[in-house]
Amino acid sequence: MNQDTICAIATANGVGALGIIRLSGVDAVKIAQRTFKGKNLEEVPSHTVHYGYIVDGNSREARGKKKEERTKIIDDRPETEDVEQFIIQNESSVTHHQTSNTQHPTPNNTEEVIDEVMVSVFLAPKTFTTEDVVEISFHGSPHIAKKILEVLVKNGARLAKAGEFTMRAFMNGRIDLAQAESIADLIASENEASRKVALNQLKGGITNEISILRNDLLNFTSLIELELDFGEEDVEFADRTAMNKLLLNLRHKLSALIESFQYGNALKNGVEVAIIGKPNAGKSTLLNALLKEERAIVSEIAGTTRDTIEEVIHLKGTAFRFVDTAGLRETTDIIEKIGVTKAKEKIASAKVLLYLYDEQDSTTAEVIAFVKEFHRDDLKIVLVHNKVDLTNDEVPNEFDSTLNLELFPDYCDELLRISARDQTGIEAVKTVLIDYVENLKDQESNVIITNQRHYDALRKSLQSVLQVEEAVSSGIHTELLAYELRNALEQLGEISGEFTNDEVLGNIFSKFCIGK
Ligand SMILES: Nc1nc2c(c(=O)[nH]1)N(C=O)[C@@H](CNc1ccc(C(=O)N[C@@H](CCC(=O)O)C(=O)O)cc1)CN2
Ligand SMILES: Nc1nc2c(ncn2[C@@H]2O[C@H](COP(=O)(O)OP(=O)(O)OP(=O)(O)O)[C@@H](O)[C@H]2O)c(=O)[nH]1
Repeated sequence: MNQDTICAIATANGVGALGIIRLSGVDAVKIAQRTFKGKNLEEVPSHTVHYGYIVDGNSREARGKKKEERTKIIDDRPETEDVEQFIIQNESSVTHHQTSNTQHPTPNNTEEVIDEVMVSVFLAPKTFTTEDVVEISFHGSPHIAKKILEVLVKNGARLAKAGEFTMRAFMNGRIDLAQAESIADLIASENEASRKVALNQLKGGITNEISILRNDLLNFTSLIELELDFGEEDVEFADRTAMNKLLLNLRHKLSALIESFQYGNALKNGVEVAIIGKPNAGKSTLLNALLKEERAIVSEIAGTTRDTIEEVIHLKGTAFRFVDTAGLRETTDIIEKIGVTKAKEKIASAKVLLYLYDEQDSTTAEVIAFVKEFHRDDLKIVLVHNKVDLTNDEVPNEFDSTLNLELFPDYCDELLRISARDQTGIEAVKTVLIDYVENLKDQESNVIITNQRHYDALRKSLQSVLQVEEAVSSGIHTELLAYELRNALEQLGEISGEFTNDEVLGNIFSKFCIGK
């Protein structure tokens, strides 16, 4: 059990109407009481809110006094006549307060009033951390926050590390690791999709799924132990059919969870879409049309876009991260060259590629060559024929207008005709993107994996299950089986935090914000 009482601001940095400072630990109430003028917090029931003042007993005036006296001020605070007097005055309810304007604290000359506050008391074990928790709700000035924190630290609390409140909730067993992680995801959620999936995880979605899988594995382990115990006597006690069924079931469930990560990752982190094409193809114009605002610089000079530009648009609850890249061509301009390298990097990390071309300036061969060079299994390439408004004016020189998808049946399944300038066909581009995400959703699992750590652990677990299947079908090797079974179990246990180490935990919680 942790003996430290920790404190931190729970609200955002900067000015707000109100701010909340949270304390958690065995001495939370005692420390809060030392700084509070109002009801005696050590006597109030759990889950109650109290009006009063935060005071600094060791203020400028107090500093003039002798050390012993100063200590006494702090230690004896709840008993000082002054505070008792104040408590009596304040026995009335908060509503009563609003009608009477006589309720000012009468700090003695050793105290400085820092702020008028509301203090909430939550007593262990039914609290966020399972420890005693006190929340101080103050006027949301960062300066006041700093002063209150200073007083709390002076009275025995210490500043919390990033994620330490949630870490305590985990360490004390109120939530598992996946739930703790979902809290960070909830805080970071920017749209409906990511909020819902994080909330489901907080409510135990993954936790339950993992415990079902673990049970299946444990059941299998008991069956196999039977088989091993009696194996030498040449009697097959274990029910082979039941064993195979369990393994098959495990493999299915694990695979479904693993597959859900593509969708989960799109929900949580958005989908990266690279807009690629030769200089002047109209990439910046398309990005602007998608964003409906002038973000990228549009110009007639080829090579205007030298760096990559990223913009996010939300479609049907999913964030699409667009990158407008430097036009792809061989170039002598060193800066533009860097841009081209970056464009290639962007293609490497993108999930969707919008390849823009313009009949006036492209050949079928170029488009085909491009698609052939950059296609990947996990990349959706969408051909976007831009500047269709021009096609009537001039007969395209080398461009073969028979360019169609049949030319690359395996690589690319979408060809759109648009005019970025006139904003025609833009909706079709958006529809293609939305459909891309909808198709990812097409999976069996009712829980969606959004976390890379969980994804990695599930894949390792599946790997071990496959090894177990292999070992069972090719004759059982006891040691290998035991090893792989333990592996599969431990990988699942890592998701819930049952098996884990300080490094992993430190890594997870350090990414939280301070005060969470
Ligand atoms: N003021 C305030 N608002 C807040 C939080 C907080 O800590 N303080 N939260 C912090 O993230 C979130 C709410 N999450 C919470 C989760 C669990 C418990 C809790 O006390 N659980 C106990 C008792 C439940 C009960 O009373 O039935 C438990 O599970 O044992 C509290 C807050 C969002 N809003
Ligand atoms: N007629 C017509 N012109 C367009 C269309 N889209 C873009 N243009 C024009 O084509 C030129 C180049 O557009 P940009 O959007 O800057 O092209 P880019 O692909 O970003 O060019 P780089 O930054 O050089 O790679 C500009 O003059 C645009 O107005 C279109 O649909 N029709």
